[in-house]
Amino acid sequence: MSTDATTEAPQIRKGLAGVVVDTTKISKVNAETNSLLYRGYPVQELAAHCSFEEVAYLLWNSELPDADQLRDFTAAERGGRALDPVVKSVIDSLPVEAHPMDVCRTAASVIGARHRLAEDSSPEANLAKALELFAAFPAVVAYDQRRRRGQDLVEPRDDLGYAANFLWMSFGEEAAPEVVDAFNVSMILYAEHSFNASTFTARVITSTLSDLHSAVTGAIGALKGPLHGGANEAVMHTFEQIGIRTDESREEAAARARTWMEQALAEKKKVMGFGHRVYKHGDSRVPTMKAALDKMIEHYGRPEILGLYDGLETAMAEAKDIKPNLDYPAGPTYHLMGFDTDMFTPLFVASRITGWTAHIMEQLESNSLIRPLSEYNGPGQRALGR
Ligand SMILES: CC(=O)SCCNC(=O)CCNC(=O)[C@H](O)C(C)(C)COP(=O)(O)OP(=O)(O)OC[C@H]1O[C@@H](n2cnc3c(N)ncnc32)[C@H](O)[C@@H]1OP(=O)(O)O
Ligand SMILES: O=C([O-])CC(=O)C(=O)O
Repeated sequence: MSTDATTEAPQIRKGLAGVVVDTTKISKVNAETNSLLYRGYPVQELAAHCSFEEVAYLLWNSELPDADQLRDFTAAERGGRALDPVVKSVIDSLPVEAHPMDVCRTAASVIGARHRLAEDSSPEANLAKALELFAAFPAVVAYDQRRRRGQDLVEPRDDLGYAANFLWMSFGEEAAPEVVDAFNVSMILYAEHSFNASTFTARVITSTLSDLHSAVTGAIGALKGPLHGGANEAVMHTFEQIGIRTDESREEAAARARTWMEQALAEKKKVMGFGHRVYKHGDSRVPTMKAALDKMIEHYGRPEILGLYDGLETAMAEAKDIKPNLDYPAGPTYHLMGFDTDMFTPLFVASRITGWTAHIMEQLESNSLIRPLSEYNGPGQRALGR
């Protein structure tokens, strides 16, 4: 245990801030250079040139696939897209008021309990489970949104790539190529981010030699919170609270957003979608996601969204010099695509399943039970007196 030299009191790092707990070969978050590498590749380049399927393959296998590997991988992913009828009936048994993240958590758990290799944590079994979850989750998320809207399940299409099929299953119509591209970019950017809270949760669960689905189920719980993945949903609530007015100019929207932000900061509120534990000079993924948002604003003809975006960002920068994180541009992007606000974090789940499972497999390669210490500061020993 590290100690403070003068008092010998243990040095406590609340929130494990700044603590390096292990090594990883999966991704490198560099706050100084504002960069993010997946297996050595800059995430911006992956987002510009790769499909999400290729990135998933990279995260799990350390290298991008060649043409034959991609063909086999894609065939396996397309073969696993249909919603298991048992999972569907469990989802149907849940109230439509249940938060979609609770549905995701339940679905991951049910898929695990029904898995033919449930208790097998060999590398081969875990790779198969990871691929199956990756393939199955778009159906879970898309169907949950549809049932809330009183709509039926849309069957997957195996002539579409992951992103296009996800949108097809969500909305029952083929999305425009620009929309598919922006969605693909969001999936790639959300896929992996080293030892964030949900990934660390997955690694902690894995470190007890529990199974992959338990680790993913726990990770979904950790992602739900607004300080982590739940922030993309919360960003949209902020926009909704300010008020989205389609008849308003960009400048008018920006002015109202600024006023809202000044008031929120005066009241010492935390504004979701801003700030980051690791990046202090801006999130490496924001420029790429913001470019995708700009394309969606143009595609859907919604300049007032840009006004709200700019107004909040500028007012936050001026007041506190705090920059947006990935959830900030991702939230309005998903809104423009037509997703319900409470489905935004489930979209993050569908993507982050790739990163979580890569970490679960890496943890098992050189496992050590994760069990830190605490400094007791409750009452001293006392007599029960009975
Ligand atoms: C994909 C992701 O998960 S990215 C993260 C998504 N989460 C959010 O967007 C939630 C909003 N942001 C936050 O709550 C924080 O920035 C966190 C939790 C992400 C990181 O926080 P930490 O590194 O622990 O920093 P901490 O919360 O201590 O903030 C440091 C200072 O900045 C302020 N601050 C940080 N973020 C914000 C924010 N979003 N709004 C207002 N003030 C903020 C804090 O109030 C604090 O100010 P103080 O020193 O005057 O008290
Ligand atoms: O790294 C973090 O703490 C949160 C984050 O941005 C992510 O998980 O993508």
